[in-house]
Amino acid sequence: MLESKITHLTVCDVRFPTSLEQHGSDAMHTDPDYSVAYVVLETDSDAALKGYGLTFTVGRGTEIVVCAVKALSTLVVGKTLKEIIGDFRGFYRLLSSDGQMRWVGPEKGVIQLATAAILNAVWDLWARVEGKPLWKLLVDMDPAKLISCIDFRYITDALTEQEALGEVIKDCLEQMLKEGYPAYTTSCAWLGYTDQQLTQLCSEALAQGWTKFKVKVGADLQDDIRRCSLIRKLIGPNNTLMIDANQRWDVNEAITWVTKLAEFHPLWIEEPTCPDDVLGHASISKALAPLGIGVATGEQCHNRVMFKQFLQASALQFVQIDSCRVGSVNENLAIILMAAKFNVPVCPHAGGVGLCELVQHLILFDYVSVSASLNNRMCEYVDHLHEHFKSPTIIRNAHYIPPKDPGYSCEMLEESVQKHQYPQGEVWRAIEQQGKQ
Ligand SMILES: C[C@H](O)[C@@H](O)[C@@H](O)[C@H](O)C(=O)O
Ligand SMILES: [Mg+2]
Repeated sequence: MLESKITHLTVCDVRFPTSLEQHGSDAMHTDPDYSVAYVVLETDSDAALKGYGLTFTVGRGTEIVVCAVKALSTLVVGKTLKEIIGDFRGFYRLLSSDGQMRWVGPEKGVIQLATAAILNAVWDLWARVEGKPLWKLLVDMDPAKLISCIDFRYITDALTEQEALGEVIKDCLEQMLKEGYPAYTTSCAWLGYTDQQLTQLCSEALAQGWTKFKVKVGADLQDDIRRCSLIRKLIGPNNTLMIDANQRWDVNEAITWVTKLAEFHPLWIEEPTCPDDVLGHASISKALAPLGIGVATGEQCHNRVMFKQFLQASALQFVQIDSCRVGSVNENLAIILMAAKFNVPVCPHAGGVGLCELVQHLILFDYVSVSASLNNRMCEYVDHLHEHFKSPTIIRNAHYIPPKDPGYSCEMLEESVQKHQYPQGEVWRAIEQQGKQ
């Protein structure tokens, strides 16, 4: 089936009206409608083999990503899977460095999100052909082959191919299969939730066995103090608290503000300032270290070069890879291996729609084949929209249970795609009707 040729690429704008109930709200994204540009690769295989991929967005603008996917599609359609994986590094570069389209990037912004959607679908296709979940495909792969999927351009000053090879181990599968990978929840404390909602959701989460919680901060200091105090009381001194400002502050403001929240003992402050400000993050890291608070970032860190600089400058203490922000598995492998070399834990960003389904594969690979450690490591989980996927994530006792179905877990239910297509799906037509009344 490796000979299968990709004959067609379709891409849809699929949106969920999460802003109606303030799900996903933070100090900068006050009304997100969790959305995806959803890609399906069709092949000429007899088995009607398809590859499914997506990239995550928060509503308006998804149509621009769809447009970028269409522009890149000519580079994919007509290729066989064998050709692609025979030189995955070359194919990655074809997509990320096309001589004309790179001008609208390069390797950042909308074109990078579009690259992720397409490459996620290619990896899904490959895993399906091998009959394995993506994490297992990665774990079983010959390390040299794995490394050959990575584009090392611009990062060899931090990680050479030889060093990367040395970071790949083979270990630790048993524990994962038994217990799964530890998760934390962000579902209790979106910024737009009331104290009452926060209390109820947090109590329910505790009863379900959650021990690590993330709270949105950054809009109003007094609100943050009240909410952090409330949640710390609910979860007690021994459970873990993280705070997330979604880029709201200037550098000095971040230091002052977080210092005022230090009494609640957050493990990290996430995205304190502009996601591109490497040196700003370094200053914040340095100032907060004596308080025992680390800096986490990555969900809007657009490529491996940015992560390289963050690591080189000791500007973060937690690497938050994202399955859609950078160039798919290829680029995330580079980031995971750089993090290993710099000895910084990877704690993926997830949530949204489909991000948990995707990134669980990457963190399983990280544990089994790279870090072999759970120290200060956990993967985000958000309890929304999983019902729209054919192979939704399985959480047991606040752990991700390794997926078993072949592929990258992001195939959506046909009916969900139809109903939520923007703007013509029935969900959006109904919302428009209500608006008109
Ligand atoms: C708009 C989104 O919900 C973000 O708030 C979310 O991704 C968040 O930063 C997170 O860390 O989960
Ligand atoms: Mg965040």
